[in-house]
Amino acid sequence: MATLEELRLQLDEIDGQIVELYKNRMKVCGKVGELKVKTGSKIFDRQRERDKLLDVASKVSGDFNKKGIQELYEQLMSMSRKLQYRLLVEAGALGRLPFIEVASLDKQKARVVFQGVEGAYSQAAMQHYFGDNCNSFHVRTFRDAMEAIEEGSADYAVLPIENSSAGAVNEVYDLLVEFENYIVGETIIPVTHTLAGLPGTKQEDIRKVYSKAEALMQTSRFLDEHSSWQQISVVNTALAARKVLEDRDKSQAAVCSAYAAKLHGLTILQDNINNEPNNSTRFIVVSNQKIFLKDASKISICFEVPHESGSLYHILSHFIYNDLNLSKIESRPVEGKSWEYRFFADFEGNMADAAVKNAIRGLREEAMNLKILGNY
Ligand SMILES: O=C(O)C(=O)C[C@]1(C(=O)O)C=C[C@@H](O)C=C1
Repeated sequence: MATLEELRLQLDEIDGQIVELYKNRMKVCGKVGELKVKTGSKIFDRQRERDKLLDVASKVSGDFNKKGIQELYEQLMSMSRKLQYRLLVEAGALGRLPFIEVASLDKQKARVVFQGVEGAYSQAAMQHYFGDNCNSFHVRTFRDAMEAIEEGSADYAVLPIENSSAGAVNEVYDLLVEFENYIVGETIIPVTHTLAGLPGTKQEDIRKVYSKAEALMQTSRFLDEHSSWQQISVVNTALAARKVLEDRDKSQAAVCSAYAAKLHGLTILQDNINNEPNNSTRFIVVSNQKIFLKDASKISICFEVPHESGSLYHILSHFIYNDLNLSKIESRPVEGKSWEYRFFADFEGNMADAAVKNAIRGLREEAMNLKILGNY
């Protein structure tokens, strides 16, 4: 029987041949790429790749080897596509992405919409981004805010997209797909809930607590210590504060921000009742203009992938290969298609970067319904 050293020598020789074959294959793929650049043909040929996978599988026997050779070829063809996308960038054939670079946003003159009522966390986020005295109005729903942007009654909308403890705001993700609006900025604000009631209220008086469902969840540990309190969810935390003020009933309290409590003349009965001491929410600034700031450093996109094994893996390889740091990925069901998903990804970069253009070119060919949601 051969020794380990002898077997390894055999492997080294085979690997030397594989490396030479790989180099030759890539050289030919490069020539195919040059031809495609010249003729303006698509890099990704899904049918040719399917045929190739069937062909190589037919040349080996046994399920294990059929699967193995197919995996190997998926990788090989993915590498040759990436080489070809790079050739496209070098040939300047990527063109410009349909977004216009701007030096800054005109925050002073902007008219801004937020969802909720006076005192909402969205208002705090808006003031944090646009300044305390910005020209603003509020609407009842996230959809209303998106519509105000789309039809131009507001220049920007400020919408919550993600909370550090409760996760994504799904409706806002879905609206970003539905509307032709784009993310141009973001801001993160701490979300510190308080228990607030009418002046003179004692905690022993309380029977009912009003707040937005997410805020009740984010303060569940404190509220669970008072199991006799009935928890009632309303549209948002500022509305809860307003209700307590209007009902003039000391058996009611609201879970809301200190700002909303003050605005509605309530007294804080217990400060910072969050489960998570560092609870914060990320808000996006949305516009109907396809613009991006010169120093933008984050890109949000969404796409769908064919409902077959390995497709997400191949899509994500465009980030890895182009050295782009993927900071977040979310998925949402695609309407009308059970168990199929749309992916939302955030990655670091600016649309003027070659690596970003290269990755987007690959994604556009290989994923379905790619939408660039913004660079900010
Ligand atoms: O045949 C082509 O068009 C190629 O570019 C080569 C190749 C491959 O590596 O085999 C690469 C990309 C295409 O999606 C299909 C096949």
